[in-house]
Amino acid sequence: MDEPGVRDLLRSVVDPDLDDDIVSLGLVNDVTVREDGTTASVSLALGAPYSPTETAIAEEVRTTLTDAGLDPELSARIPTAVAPDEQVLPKVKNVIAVASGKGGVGKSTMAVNVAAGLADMGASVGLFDADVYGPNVPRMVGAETPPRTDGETIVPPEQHGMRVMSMDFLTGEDDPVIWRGPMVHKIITQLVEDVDWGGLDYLVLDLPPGTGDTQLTILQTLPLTGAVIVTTPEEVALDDAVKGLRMFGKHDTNVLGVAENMAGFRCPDCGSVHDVFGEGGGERLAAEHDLPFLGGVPLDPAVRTGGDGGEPIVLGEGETAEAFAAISEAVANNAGVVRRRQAVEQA
Ligand SMILES: Nc1ncnc2c1ncn2[C@@H]1O[C@H](COP(=O)(O)OP(=O)(O)OP(=O)(O)O)[C@@H](O)[C@H]1O
Repeated sequence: MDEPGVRDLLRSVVDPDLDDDIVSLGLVNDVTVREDGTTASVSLALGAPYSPTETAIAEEVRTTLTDAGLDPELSARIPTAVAPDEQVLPKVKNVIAVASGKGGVGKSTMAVNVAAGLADMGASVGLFDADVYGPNVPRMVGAETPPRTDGETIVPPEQHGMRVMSMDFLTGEDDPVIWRGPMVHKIITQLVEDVDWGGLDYLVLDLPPGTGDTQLTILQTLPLTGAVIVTTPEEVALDDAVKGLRMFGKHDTNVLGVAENMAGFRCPDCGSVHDVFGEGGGERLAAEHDLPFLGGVPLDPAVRTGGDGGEPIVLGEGETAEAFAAISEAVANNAGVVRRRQAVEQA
């Protein structure tokens, strides 16, 4: 079979989110068939490694080629017009910011568990605690070893399969620091650029709550795939979440979706979930703004003990762990939609 033949075959593979076949969409970058006609190398424009949707697309491509008697060799790459030496973080495929309008809604908890969930799916993951005003990620993942410096770069410690970097490593826990805008800008850019992240599928950022300087710096400096907005179900938190959404809108940042935390209380005695803050607020917010709803996690004492003990609950068993795992999958899937749309626009 020749290359046009392979392309024709691949017209049977449909992208479930972009609603067309991968060839018409321009998601097949390259096809090479070896001279003896047995091996087909196909480069696909897929950008969210280990996401269930993209894994399924790749699997369908593989089966289609195998059924036609070909030996498939697949690779994935989102074409970009920017040269690698002009890119910020060229070895990082996706930067995902976790944001909230209001403090204390569980944004860090969500960032940590989504990152750990992605790592658990098999992805290489970095977790950057950009919450300069209250860095608590190291405790939540049990990262006690400070980073090493290796000449010019900072080598982040690895914990639960994630490379972790935090302001907390630089300031110390009992060392209150008052950060002003320009300092925040400097430290964030330095931390991101001077850290040796290696190749990453996902770099998850825990932003400080609200819509201040740090958030703006990050939106302006880093190539974000998109943001995850965390909210609790009650009205006050939702109003603040809307402010966060506006900020991302103004900066043309994709919002990967809304995740609801403390959606009900999981009673440790009876095991069932009771409604505390009202029901379905996050889902309504997502619907009103035409955004994906990523899922909800109940208020569960095990989440806090996991956080305090440095063991993200997503890595454990049970329904709350599964809820976080489902959100991680939805985040990866929606990052994939953003990346494939970018590829379609380039094609
Ligand atoms: N679903 C949950 N069930 C039980 N406890 C939770 C849950 N989510 C978060 N917590 C706990 O609530 C506290 C605040 O969570 P977290 O630090 O993640 O919030 P935050 O929004 O990042 O806060 P900040 O505004 O300080 O950055 C932590 O002690 C955490 O363990």
